[in-house]
Formats: sequence, C-alpha cells, structure tokens
Amino acid sequence: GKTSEGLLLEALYLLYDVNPPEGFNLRRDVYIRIASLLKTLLKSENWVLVLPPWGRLYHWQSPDILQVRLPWSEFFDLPSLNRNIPVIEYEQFLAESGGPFIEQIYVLQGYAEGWKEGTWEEKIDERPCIDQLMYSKDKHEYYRGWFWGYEETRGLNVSCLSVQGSASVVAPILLKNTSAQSVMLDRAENLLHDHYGGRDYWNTRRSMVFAKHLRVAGDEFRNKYLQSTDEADRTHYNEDWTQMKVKMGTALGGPYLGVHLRRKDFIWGHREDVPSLQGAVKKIRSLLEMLKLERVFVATDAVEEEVELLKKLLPEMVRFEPSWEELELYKDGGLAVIDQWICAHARYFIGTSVSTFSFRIHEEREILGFDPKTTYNRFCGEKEKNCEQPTHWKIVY
Ligand SMILES: C[C@@H]1O[C@H](OP(=O)(O)OP(=O)(O)OC[C@H]2O[C@@H](n3cnc4c(=O)[nH]c(N)nc43)[C@H](O)[C@@H]2O)[C@@H](O)[C@H](O)[C@@H]1O
Repeated sequence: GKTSEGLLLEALYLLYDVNPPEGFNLRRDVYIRIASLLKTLLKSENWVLVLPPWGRLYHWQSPDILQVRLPWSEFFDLPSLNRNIPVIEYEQFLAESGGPFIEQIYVLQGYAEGWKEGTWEEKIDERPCIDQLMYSKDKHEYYRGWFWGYEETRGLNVSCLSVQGSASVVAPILLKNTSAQSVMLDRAENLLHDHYGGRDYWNTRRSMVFAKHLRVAGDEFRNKYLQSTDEADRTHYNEDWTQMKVKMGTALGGPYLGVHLRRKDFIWGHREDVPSLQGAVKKIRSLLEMLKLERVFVATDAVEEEVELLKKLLPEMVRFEPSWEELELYKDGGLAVIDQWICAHARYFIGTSVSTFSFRIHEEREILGFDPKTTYNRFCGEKEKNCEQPTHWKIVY
C-alpha cells in the first residue's frame, strides 16, 4: 500500500471469520487477537480491519427473528473500537472497495504432522488444504462461501496456511503480499494471542465498549428492579475508554448477587465442573447469607423446563425477561450483552467454569474497578474434587 516515495495509497483491507460453531464471547476473544495483528501491520502499511458481520450463531435460537448480517454497531460502540484500531463495517467495505470481491482468502489450519512435544516454535507456511474447503467455484471461476450471509460476495483466490503461533505470525505474509488489496483470514481462531493479558490485550478489550442502547437498557433494569445506580454503586463509566482508569476496589456494585449459570451444551456433556440446579441454588443461598444480600440476578441460557425448576427452587430470583418487542430490538446477542452488563454491576459475581461468557464479565468488572475477590468466582460441580477458582487477570494500563 505505498508508492516508492512512501506515500500512502488507499487502505488495505483485512477481513476474518471464525469456525461456525463458536459462540459470541469466544469470537470477542478472536477479535482481540486480530486487533494485535492489525497493530503490527499498521507499523508499516495502511491497513483497516473489516468487522465480520454477526449471524447464524448456533446459540442464537430465538425463533422468528432474522439474526444474520448484523453489523457490529448492534452490540458495540464503533467510535470506541476506532480509538484502538481503524475498523469499518462490512457494508462500508462493500461501498468503498467498489464490489463484492475479496481478493485473497487464506484458510488457517494446523500442521498435518502436528507438533513435536517440547519443541514449540512459531511458524507459518503455505500448505495444501487439510480439510475440505468451505468454498466452491461459481461459473466464472470465482469462489462462493458463507461470507456472513452476503450471497453476492466472492473470493478471487483461496489457499491454505498452516500456522502455529500468535496472531502477528501472519504479518510477514500480508506485508509481502503487495498485490491484493483485500485479504481475509478464515478460521482465525487458529491464531493465538500475541500477549494474553498484557497492555495491548487490555487496550483492545477496553475499546470493546457495549453499544449505548444496550447499556441504557441494562442500567434502567438495574435501577427499576435491583435498586442499583452508578452513583450509589460507585461504578461511573467514562464514554471515552482511553480516559477511564479506575483504582481497584473503588467500585461497590449494586445490592445484589450476580450469577451466570451456563447450561445447554455445558451440561449435555455431563461435565464434572458444572453444578446441578439444586447445587447452584444451595451455593447462591449461602452467598446471599454471607454477603447479607437479599436480591439475586440470574443470567442463564437454561431451557424453559430448567428455568421453571429454578423459579421453584429460588422464587426471589430476578431475571431480564424481554418482551417480544425487546427481543426483536436487542436480539439474542443484545440480550446476552444486557445480562452481562447487569452481572458486571453486581456487588459480587459468580460464574460458570471455563465459560467465555463468564470471562468477559470478569473483564468488565476489572475495568469498572471491582475488588477481584468479588469477581473471580465460579460454581463447583458436586463431584468435583479440586474446584479451582478462575485466574485473576489484572488489568494493565
Ligand atoms: C462449548 C463451547 O461453549 C462456548 O460458550 P461460552 O464460552 O460459554 O460463551 P459464548 O461463546 O458466549 O457462547 C454461549 C452463548 O450462549 C448464550 N448464553 C449463554 N449464557 C447466557 C446467559 O446467561 N444469558 C443469555 N442471554 N445468553 C446466554 C449466548 O448466546 C452466548 O453467546 C462457545 O463459545 C464455544 O463455541 C463452544 O460452543
């Protein structure tokens, strides 16, 4: 993207996608990895990240609402993302680049031979594709693919890259690729973090500010049903995340216990680290007593029968139960964000083992300035012998 005099030409576009079965909060983690790759690219060329539209997620199961081709602005605040790295929505890419074409697609994969124990090295090589390609040629020899539900989009060239390493391992390949103006990395979850939990990680994480309309919906609910306001709870939020730096332990949180109870595919595998509903309620009651709290807010993906049982076991529980209009407006993704936002503002939080949904709540509370003791807690399975609690990832500014 440079002339011989070093002048910047038009932007180069980086696109990416993730393995279809992965959920929303795992995808948020992949965004952080890609953002650090983009920062590496920006050191020498003028790249822009094209945000992959949301849609057709396995966990978004509400019937009768169309949840595809959703822009990031449905869930996140675009100006906040842009204070970290240059990003644009896919629709803007289509308008700017003048057509529904992505010039180069690299499908990321592992190495067919695996890697030898004890000899970890970062590497990347163009290799034959291992799995069957999720792209097929149309009559013009262009590649069709999922492309987030944009049926007109085509790829001009598809090849596979075997990778082992952190996100920036791809940078040399993108930088030396002078011809393509748009490059997509598919199966981007194969890249690791450049530096998990470091300053760069946290800057990107802090820039992922939820869309204002979702925060407002969560705040109104806190106020109305949980007697929780930022004033009383000492959880002031700065609209400009670059200006927000709260001393740990400053936040008090609303007078309620926040709970994330991940169910569905987390219990179908009969995992040892996830409690029964009875077990979870027992823990909730003991926490309420210990914390001298009367209210409990529960975020869960439990199926209807389980919710009914929960209501019997824990009649005082408060949940965000959307009206039809609210469901249509916020969609499954927005409702999950509202649940997370309310959990993030609780006096004390307890989540589910290894759920990225719970992890993102931990981070939100870290940003708000909660004492880690009130955040890094999880339920234990009844049969679990050694119930290790979540790691405290301290925020770095
Ligand atoms: C087994 C693995 O689980 C991983 O899930 P995990 O980390 O919990 O977290 P997520 O990646 O967010 O996927 C779980 C999805 O389920 C819904 N969900 C879960 N809990 C709640 C809740 O309390 N409230 C609301 N409103 N919705 C909830 C929501 O759509 C969320 O994005 C997946 O990312 C992986 O792809 C894989 O499926």
